Amino acid sequence: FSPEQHPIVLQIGGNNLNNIAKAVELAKPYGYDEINLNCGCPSSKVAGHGCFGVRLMLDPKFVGEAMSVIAANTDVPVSVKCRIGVDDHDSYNELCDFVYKVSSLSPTRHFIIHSRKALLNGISPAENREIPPLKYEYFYALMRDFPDLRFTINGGIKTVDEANAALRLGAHGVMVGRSAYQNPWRTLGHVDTAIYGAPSSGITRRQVLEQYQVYGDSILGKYGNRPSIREVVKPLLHLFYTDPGNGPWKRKADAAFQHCKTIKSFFDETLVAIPDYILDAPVAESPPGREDLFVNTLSLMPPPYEDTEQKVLLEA
Ligand SMILES: Cc1cc2nc3c(=O)[nH]c(=O)nc-3n(C[C@H](O)[C@H](O)[C@H](O)COP(=O)(O)O)c2cc1C
Repeated sequence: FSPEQHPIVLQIGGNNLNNIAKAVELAKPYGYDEINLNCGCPSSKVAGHGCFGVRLMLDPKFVGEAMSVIAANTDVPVSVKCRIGVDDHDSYNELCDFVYKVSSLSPTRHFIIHSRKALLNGISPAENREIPPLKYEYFYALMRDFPDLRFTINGGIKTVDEANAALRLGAHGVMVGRSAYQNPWRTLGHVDTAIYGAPSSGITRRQVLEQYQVYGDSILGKYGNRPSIREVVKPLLHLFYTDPGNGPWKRKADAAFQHCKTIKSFFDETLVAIPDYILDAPVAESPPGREDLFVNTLSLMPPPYEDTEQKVLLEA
């Protein structure tokens, strides 16, 4: 990966310690900055048949072992991405038991918490990102009860204002999923200034795409016929979300995928659909965040996790 792409985290999934060790070994030459274990995916493809993903939350001892195996095979930090519970295993104490066991049995110090539980009753992965309610109070209670660990908040955060509000309440980090993917220009265009305090670069989408073209053409077909034009362009497909020209651009893109051989020719053929004033505009005002997102969070926090620690140790 080029320097601009760092820091970059590899996420792995699995339920076999040997295979997990092999995956970490294979990843070494790529120079990832962190290795993360997926304990949050509810898809029946991975969670079904007792496989991996969020089902692993039901077996914290295994996750502790897996994290130790990962840590033993890498020099970079390790982390766990999980939910706040699974089905009726959704009490705050069970979540704490998971975090406590995994962090006691392994060098894991960083947890990324998708702050809703997962339902394994056959609803789709998309429904599993909407139906179970968000409980940010569990996230902030974890911070209170495990002050030596780092927690990154995830789930339903859409703007830099909301990310900043989460950071002000003490979150170590904020993970933004769908909003960054579905509306990248407005969601991510402000991150450097609004979160990291960098001076505004005034960069436009035309400039972003010029740089992306150089990168895209340098990696196209690097591994046989992968990545394809479609795979390289996919992260850009929502760059003009709700802007004039977006619909025609997508239609041109569909046609161009069929015959273009380079990212340059793809852009030459399709970007004519986007008006110049859109391509040359710097990122506009950040959309306002929902001020009430965390409003009741602190008052709803569950009682502290304390006395059960001994019990967990005895059961281990
Ligand atoms: C299309 C799609 C693919 C995802 N794939 C993964 C994945 O491979 N690993 C993971 O930990 N989470 C994955 N997620 C979940 C997100 O990381 C995140 O936890 C979830 O979308 C909630 O955050 P959000 O409300 O900001 O979108 C995926 C989400 C979407 C929409």
